[in-house]
Amino acid sequence: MPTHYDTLSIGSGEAGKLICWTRSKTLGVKTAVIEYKWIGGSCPNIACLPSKNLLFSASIVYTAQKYTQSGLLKISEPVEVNMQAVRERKREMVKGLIEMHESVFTGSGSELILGLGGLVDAHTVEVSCHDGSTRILTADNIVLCTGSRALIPPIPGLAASNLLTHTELLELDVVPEHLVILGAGYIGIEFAQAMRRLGAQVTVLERGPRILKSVDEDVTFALQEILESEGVKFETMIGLEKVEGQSGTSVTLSGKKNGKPYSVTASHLLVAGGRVPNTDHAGLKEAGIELTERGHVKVNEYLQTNLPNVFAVGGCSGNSQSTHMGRDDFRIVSQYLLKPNSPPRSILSREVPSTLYTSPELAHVGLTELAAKASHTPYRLAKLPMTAFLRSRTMDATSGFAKVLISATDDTILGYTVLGPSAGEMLPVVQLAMAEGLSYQKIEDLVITHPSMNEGLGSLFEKVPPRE
Ligand SMILES: Cc1cc2nc3c(=O)[nH]c(=O)nc-3n(C[C@H](O)[C@H](O)[C@H](O)COP(=O)(O)OP(=O)(O)OC[C@H]3O[C@@H](n4cnc5c(N)ncnc54)[C@H](O)[C@@H]3O)c2cc1C
Ligand SMILES: NC(=O)c1ccc[n+]([C@@H]2O[C@H](COP(=O)([O-])OP(=O)(O)OC[C@H]3O[C@@H](n4cnc5c(N)ncnc54)[C@H](O)[C@@H]3O)[C@@H](O)[C@H]2O)c1
Repeated sequence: MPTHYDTLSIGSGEAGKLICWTRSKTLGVKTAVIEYKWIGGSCPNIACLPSKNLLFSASIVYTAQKYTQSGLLKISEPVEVNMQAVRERKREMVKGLIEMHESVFTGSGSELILGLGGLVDAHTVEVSCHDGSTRILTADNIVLCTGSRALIPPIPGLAASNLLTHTELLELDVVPEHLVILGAGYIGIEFAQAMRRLGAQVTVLERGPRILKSVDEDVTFALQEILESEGVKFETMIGLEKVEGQSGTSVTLSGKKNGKPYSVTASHLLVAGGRVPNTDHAGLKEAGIELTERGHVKVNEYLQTNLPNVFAVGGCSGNSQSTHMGRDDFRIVSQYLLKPNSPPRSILSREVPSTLYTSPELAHVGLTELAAKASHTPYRLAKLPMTAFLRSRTMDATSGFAKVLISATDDTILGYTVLGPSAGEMLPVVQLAMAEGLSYQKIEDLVITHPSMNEGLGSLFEKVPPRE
């Protein structure tokens, strides 16, 4: 006999686990999360948190070396990195996060089933359990939270090159002599700085004309300059044609740069060229779930699939590419399930903030100038160099700037970007003003403690040109 549940999640990513935990804990209903490999999903195991852990280890090494050279620290031996200890620190953190997840499962009453889940029909899931058994489960609601994986571009020789994705890179116990990174997106850029600071020679190959293509050009230009000053090498307009050799020993990538022959040989290769949704293996098509051309699950504004009791959240639906947006997906689905006739939230018009965790951080919310121009939205622009954020001077971290786009017709904030220390922590005050439709003067009027990074907001808003 199948076991019946109120809600089942295939995959234990952010939204799926939170939906099940919350329904079991607050409504006392029976839920279960089916997880094939990573308890709690990618974020705590192989993505956000381990990569930030690596960046932090790298920042310690970088800071120690920088201040030994400046004479502030007197260390008689050269500062060298112990990569096994770097990995161990990361592994310990991950272990603690898994224990935390297991205890939340126990505390919430939601069941964790270890195995591969496959959708059979709108109400049935078959699980090939890790203990060798097969279980048939039925549910009123099913959540697809299967995430995404690294895209391996179809370049001859690439798939057979023993390449690293983020998962394998985070398990390295040696510093690569020379790491070549395919892709200058979020993953490529964060790992480029981390591995450079840990001592690797780093070359980033990007097929487009610049790094982080959705970010304004003045911002990416400044960020690239900072990373280049630390020794990261960028090659843009690269059309790769073949890969020879093996990552781990010697690997050569060749093709064209601006139409001319180009090749690079390195000891290791990291592929960070985008993501593909995990929607090709969980019986979705066979069960009648509609997919988009790019393989994402098709959903409506409440993340509902074409089967009304089946929802798709996180990366598998293509609507959220970050853990915090996954958390918002959880709120949308949870609230929809409670109030299907008047759902309070949807994916329409929600803010999508982002932070890139390099040093300095790059944080953004709302419209970029690129997007404002593309949508013909009139705006007023204010920019302030990081040197004017006095706190940055106390930390030798004066590279970067902040910029804000203010509506041309009223005083509301359209967009905000900061490249500077703790930039991610500087988003929420502006986000709140944006969400509430407040004028920028409301922030300018605040008494903000000195010398905090947010103190600079007053000076930034002072530079907003008057309305015409
Ligand atoms: C290197 C890296 C760094 C990142 N850094 C950040 C960051 O700093 N901040 C941020 O907000 N976002 C970051 N992200 C993005 C973030 O990790 C994801 O958006 C987030 O994990 C949400 O993913 P998800 O819930 O869609 O899926 P996932 O977290 O990937 O969870 C899906 C789970 O489903 C399981 N699964 C798949 N199919 C099945 C099946 N059939 N049966 C059972 N289980 C299955 C998988 O094993 C996996 O555990 C980063 C991503 C990467 C790769
Ligand atoms: N701090 C964060 O929030 C954070 C950190 C890491 C990852 N993430 C998330 O993970 C997701 C995936 O990141 P990603 O960096 O893999 O993908 P991406 O799509 O952001 O960037 C991939 C880059 O690789 C380039 N590329 C693709 N194929 C190429 C090729 N053949 N040759 C050269 N360049 C090529 C693309 O032009 C693009 O610039 C992002 O959506 C991001 O939101 C978030």
